[in-house]
Amino acid sequence: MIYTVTFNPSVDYVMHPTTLDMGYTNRSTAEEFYAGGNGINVSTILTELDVDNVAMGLIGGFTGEFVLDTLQAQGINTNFVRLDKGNTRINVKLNGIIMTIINGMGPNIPIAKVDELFRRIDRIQAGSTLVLTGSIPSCLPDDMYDIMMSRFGDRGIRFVVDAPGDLLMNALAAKPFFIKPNNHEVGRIFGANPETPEEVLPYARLLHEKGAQNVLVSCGGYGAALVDEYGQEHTTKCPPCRLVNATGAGDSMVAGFLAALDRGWDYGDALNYASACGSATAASNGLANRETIERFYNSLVHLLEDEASKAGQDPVEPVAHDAGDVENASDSED
Ligand SMILES: O=P(O)(O)OC[C@@]1(O)O[C@H](CO)[C@@H](O)[C@@H]1O
Repeated sequence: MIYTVTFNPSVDYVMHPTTLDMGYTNRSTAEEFYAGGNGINVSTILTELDVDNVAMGLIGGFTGEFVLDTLQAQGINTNFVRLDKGNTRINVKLNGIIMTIINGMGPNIPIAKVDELFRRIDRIQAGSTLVLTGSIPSCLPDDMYDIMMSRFGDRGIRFVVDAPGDLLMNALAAKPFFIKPNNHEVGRIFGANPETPEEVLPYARLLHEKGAQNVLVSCGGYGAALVDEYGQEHTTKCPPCRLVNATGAGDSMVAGFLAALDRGWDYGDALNYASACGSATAASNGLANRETIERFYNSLVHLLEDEASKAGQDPVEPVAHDAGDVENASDSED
């Protein structure tokens, strides 16, 4: 069973303004509301792909009720600790010609509620996977993932960590099963500017040597790279797509990688599937559905097959062949 933890969930309020003139009233041409937060996004895609999972975390107020109702309507298993005071935050995403994000701070979280969450995590069985992803609210210690991996580390649980900067680096000593920074985060950690999968591989290897078993680095429209638990290096491309929405693309990659491993796929195929999931979300309004993911995966496999046959290498075996038309490679992620 996979458990995701979201300390600071959100209502993602997506607006589509055609202008953004500072100091003036701007108008949106459409709005959407989604249940958001990194762990919640991972759970949403896992559920879409029929992988058993439970979304855990802390939730509060009327916005928290919206998040819970939305998840339950989507058939996602939830186990959230309710806060007595405060509202789950609203994160504003301005999509369209202007991609701008304003994320809320979130409610104050009393330590007693964190203890309650930990008591629930205590009941997770050995062999489970715990996905720790997203920022930690400023009212909580910023080495929270480190604290959790120390506390739950001897339970036979696999940890997945997708977090920025120190939060990620602090977690490496506990040897997480899988981490997924993007090329910009890796660049900030090492004071470099890697863009392509080939350029990030040396830094992925450094993170692997520091303790992470599988290091997947997403590189936006260039694709992604993986150093797997055996030290093998893999790279993949991004299926061609037109960017509609960057929110949740990275979380979709985390979910795609875990879903592929859950199906027993090898690491190279799991990397391809992760890339397809990220691109499928980047090309969708909200998170991708299963049909879009499978279409993007088949499109990617065809692309890799073409490249392999031009280079005289062994072709990549696709799962199915129903690729539709997709246009213009472009991607970035939240
Ligand atoms: O403020 P954080 O926790 O860094 O990021 C939260 C967030 O931007 O990340 C998700 C996309 O990955 C969104 O659903 C959500 O609004």
